[in-house]
Amino acid sequence: MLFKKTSLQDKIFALLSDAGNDVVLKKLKQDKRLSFDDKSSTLTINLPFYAPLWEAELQQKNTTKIHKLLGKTLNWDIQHDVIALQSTSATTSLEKIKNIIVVASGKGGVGKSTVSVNLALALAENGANVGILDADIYGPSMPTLLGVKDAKPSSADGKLMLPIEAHGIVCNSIGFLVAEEDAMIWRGPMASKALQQVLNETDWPELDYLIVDMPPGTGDIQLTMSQNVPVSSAVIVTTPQDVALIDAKKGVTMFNKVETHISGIIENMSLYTCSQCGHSEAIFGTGGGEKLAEQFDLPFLGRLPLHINYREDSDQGAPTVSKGEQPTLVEPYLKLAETLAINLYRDLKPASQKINIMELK
Ligand SMILES: Nc1ncnc2c1ncn2[C@@H]1O[C@H](COP(=O)(O)OP(=O)(O)OP(=O)(O)O)[C@@H](O)[C@H]1O
Repeated sequence: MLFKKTSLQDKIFALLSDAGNDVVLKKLKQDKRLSFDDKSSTLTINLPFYAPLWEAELQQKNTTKIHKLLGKTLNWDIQHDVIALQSTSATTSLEKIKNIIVVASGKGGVGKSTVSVNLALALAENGANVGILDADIYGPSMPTLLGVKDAKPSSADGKLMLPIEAHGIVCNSIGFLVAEEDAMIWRGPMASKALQQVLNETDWPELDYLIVDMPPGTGDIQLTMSQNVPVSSAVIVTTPQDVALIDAKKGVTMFNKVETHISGIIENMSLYTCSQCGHSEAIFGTGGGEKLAEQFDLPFLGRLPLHINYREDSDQGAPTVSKGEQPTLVEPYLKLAETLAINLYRDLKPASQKINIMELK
């Protein structure tokens, strides 16, 4: 009887374990993103996401084990190439965008714009090319949050707008184009058209992720908008309060209705930490986001503290993640960005066919 000889590469792959329950590692193996070169003793991993913490833990957990097996030092070669997942668009201005992620909330004031901008910056900090689209027609805040209030997008060809660059990401916003009081009175079709325009008529560079800060609420406008943006996935921001949770449920229902994949729930303003004495208190309660995630069988992506500096940094146009001064406020975002990027790869199929944006009548 013939036995198949297990190669050294197979033995190494069998030994590997990651920080989670190895689901991601299994998928990477299936997708043939791992290879081992005997001669140079190099394990090459081609990652379709950026996840510095996950990568560090992978190396820390496995280096000694593999070293023992090989009897010599193991070299790691980790490469990155973010892939387009599930739905993506084929319109000229959007074909350079690999993944569109919408950030939504059922209710206003839960920190959706603050989360959008810091999440975008954290994805970029981890290594990705990131853009942000401010679709919050009724209260565009990106120009202020990114400290580019007076900027106006220019155009090289007279057709497409060049997005504004700030803190290492690119951005376009309704707020750059119209006065706030004009945007406030827009009704459904006008609002949707304005979003389509700012999305489609921007000369976006090659982007791994475009974060879309949606208007708050889950009415017809949001529904039409989410139907007309070629979204890979949505994340829902909530606070732990009961009222915010009730509205967040509507958000989940809305995305389910339009069959948009939901990556999970983010709980913002979770725990208040006093900047003077460091004492922490759960002003709005605890565990609400997790309960919501459980109820809808969705991943809970992470919890962000309630801290005065998030607001002050935003008001100064230098979001907390871009400042990078306070690890306790920056790290939750870096972790959140990497969890999101890993989960997207884990849960979604690569975009096999391109999807066109529907024209609004
Ligand atoms: N974790 C946090 N800690 C402290 N302040 C926060 C936090 N998150 C957001 N804020 C502040 O709360 C206010 C509302 O946040 P933001 O504008 O991001 O909410 P929103 O949900 O986008 O609101 P809107 O419905 O108006 O679009 C802002 O002043 C912001 O700086």
